[in-house]
Amino acid sequence: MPAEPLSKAGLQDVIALDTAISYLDTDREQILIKGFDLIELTQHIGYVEMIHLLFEHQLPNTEQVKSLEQRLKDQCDIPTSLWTILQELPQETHPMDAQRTALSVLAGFDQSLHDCSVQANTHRAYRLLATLPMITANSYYLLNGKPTIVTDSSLSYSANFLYLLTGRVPSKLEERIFDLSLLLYSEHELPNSTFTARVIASTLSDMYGALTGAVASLKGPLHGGANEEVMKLLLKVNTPEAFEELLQEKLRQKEKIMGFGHRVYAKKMDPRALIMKRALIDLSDQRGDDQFLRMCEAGENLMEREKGLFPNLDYYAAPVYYMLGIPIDLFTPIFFCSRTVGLCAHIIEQHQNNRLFRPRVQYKGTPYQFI
Ligand SMILES: CC(=O)SCCNC(=O)CCNC(=O)[C@H](O)C(C)(C)COP(=O)(O)OP(=O)(O)OC[C@H]1O[C@@H](n2cnc3c(N)ncnc32)[C@H](O)[C@@H]1OP(=O)(O)O
Ligand SMILES: O=C([O-])CC(=O)C(=O)O
Repeated sequence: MPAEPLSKAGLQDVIALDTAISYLDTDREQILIKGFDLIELTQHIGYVEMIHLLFEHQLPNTEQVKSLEQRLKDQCDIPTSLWTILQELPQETHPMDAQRTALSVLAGFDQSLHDCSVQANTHRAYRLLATLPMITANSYYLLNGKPTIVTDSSLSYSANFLYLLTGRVPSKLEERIFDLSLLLYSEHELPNSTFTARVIASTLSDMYGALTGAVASLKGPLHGGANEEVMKLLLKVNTPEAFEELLQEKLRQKEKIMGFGHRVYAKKMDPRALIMKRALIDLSDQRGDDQFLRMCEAGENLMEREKGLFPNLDYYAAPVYYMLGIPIDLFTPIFFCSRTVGLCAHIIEQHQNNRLFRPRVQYKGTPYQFI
């Protein structure tokens, strides 16, 4: 009988660390965050409440939400030289790479960079959440030779973020749907980017470095980059039948279809995708335009039939963002902005109870050779 391999490709099902932040309980079909099920939370809270939950370890009351909204408005000052640096980037730079550069640059402006205490880390995490929407939107405008935009402090965190991305004050429905997407993306246990951030943090490197690594990880199409790829696919054709044919052809070519499958959910539906699908239905109803909805449903049915695979969150987030008027290049940067709260919570936890990550390998190379 062949021996069991010691290593597991892609670390599938390997328990890498202990955490009190979140857990994907696939038996109970729950995404537990600080003991609450994310799907249930979507009925009761918005993204700002999630920030409070992850950093203060409890759900906020109304006063605390108001004061957090205010804090995020008050702390959104950005060093002017950051804009100068971003302006120098070649026009072809993807906004994810601009975001990565920006995070890296911000380290130099932090006077207490090497203080990895919970207090210092939490303080800088709040600042990052306050500034990232403006940095993300304006780096896109700078790359495209467009004038930058300033925050509208009369708006809520999510409404202002969407306003920065589109240049238009959103309707209540648009604000609610965008906020919901941020909430759904906010935290998801130990995906590649979160693991990357924790591995970097485990050397006692700073939060900016850990986040910079996480942006690079999240950019990949097998991870966060999938939402942009889904939209590009949807825009190739304009009927459900043509979309089915396009996916069939890709399957025949043994290509992966972005927006389907998930390491943890595997052949089950990502529960967040159902909530995003509902948001797409609401948006389609309100606009009287269900073209993307019908195409997505056709793709979903085909993938279940042909491969037994289900959509992940990126599949339905893509048409929702497109219908909200957000440029495609900003889809993955938005995912990163919303995930920043979860990433920072993990970096804080890693620094608080640290042990260096340093695994071993199963050597498959040439055995020892005499010279
Ligand atoms: C919010 C997020 O970041 S969620 C992830 C977003 N990423 C995507 O949507 C990219 C598309 N999906 C994928 O590439 C994968 O499903 C992943 C990377 C998410 C998970 O991958 P893994 O757990 O490593 O599964 P793996 O890639 O080994 O696939 C297992 C089998 O399912 C197939 N499969 C998995 N996903 C897909 C897909 N999207 N399209 C077609 N086939 C797929 C594989 O071809 C493979 O088939 P085989 O056993 O016949 O070779
Ligand atoms: O959990 C993962 O592997 C990918 C991810 O970030 C998500 O699904 O939100």
